Amino acid sequence: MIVSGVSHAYGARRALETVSLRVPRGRFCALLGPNGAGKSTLFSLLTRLMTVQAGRIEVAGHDLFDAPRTALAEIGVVFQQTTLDLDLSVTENLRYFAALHGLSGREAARRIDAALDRLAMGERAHERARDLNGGHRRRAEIARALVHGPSVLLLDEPTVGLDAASRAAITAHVHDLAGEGGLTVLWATHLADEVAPGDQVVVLHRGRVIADAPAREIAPEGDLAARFLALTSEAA
Ligand SMILES: Nc1ncnc2c1ncn2[C@@H]1O[C@H](COP(=O)(O)OP(=O)(O)OP(=O)(O)O)[C@@H](O)[C@H]1O
Repeated sequence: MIVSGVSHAYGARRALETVSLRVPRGRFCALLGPNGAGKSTLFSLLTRLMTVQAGRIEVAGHDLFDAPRTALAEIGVVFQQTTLDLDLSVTENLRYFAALHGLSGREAARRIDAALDRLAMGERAHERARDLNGGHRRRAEIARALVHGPSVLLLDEPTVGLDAASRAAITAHVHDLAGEGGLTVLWATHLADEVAPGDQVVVLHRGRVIADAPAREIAPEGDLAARFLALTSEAA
């Protein structure tokens, strides 16, 4: 996925300033930024909720502006706010989403089973979303984002509100989806402990990229949280 020279303003308020980043296929990239850094704005542009004002975005080789349908078909997204229908079962939620993508019958069932297995949610397939804890709801949402077979997965602060154990489990699952699973992952967060030493880290601060390197290069001593704090206060 390639973002090049993307800027965005809400009226006079500049939220992104010539942001460029490149996430190679199969890589886990943490978009690390404090509140207000511009993470959600970038996600809205990547998912075409908003139109790019300046710069360009390429997803799995497809330009988001010139070939929006093909590019968007390659994206799975998990937004900050949960969007499950709580009265439906996990499978029904995924089936509804599959239908939106033109998938039905055996093909949909096969993909739903595979997606739930990838998140270790197979046993909860028939539970009502309302009866799941926060961590399992999030895992159901991540599985749903995979049903149409995207190659890029975007997650906007996916662990907000979860307890430490659920947070660790989801972080580990999504790292596996990159790596072995071959998915390209962009994971927005302000929590440095969700980042593994080999991950690519893009630090976004006040709408600008102020660092882009593997975590172990940004924080050779291993304390990414302290380095992140230092970087964002230096740039303040
Ligand atoms: N709809 C909007 N209208 C005006 N300004 C906005 C709007 N949405 C965001 N902003 C501003 O743009 C900047 C970036 O916000 P954004 O929500 O993208 O940051 P963020 O990194 O996702 O923060 P958070 O973690 O709090 O969601 C902030 O200064 C914010 O106040």
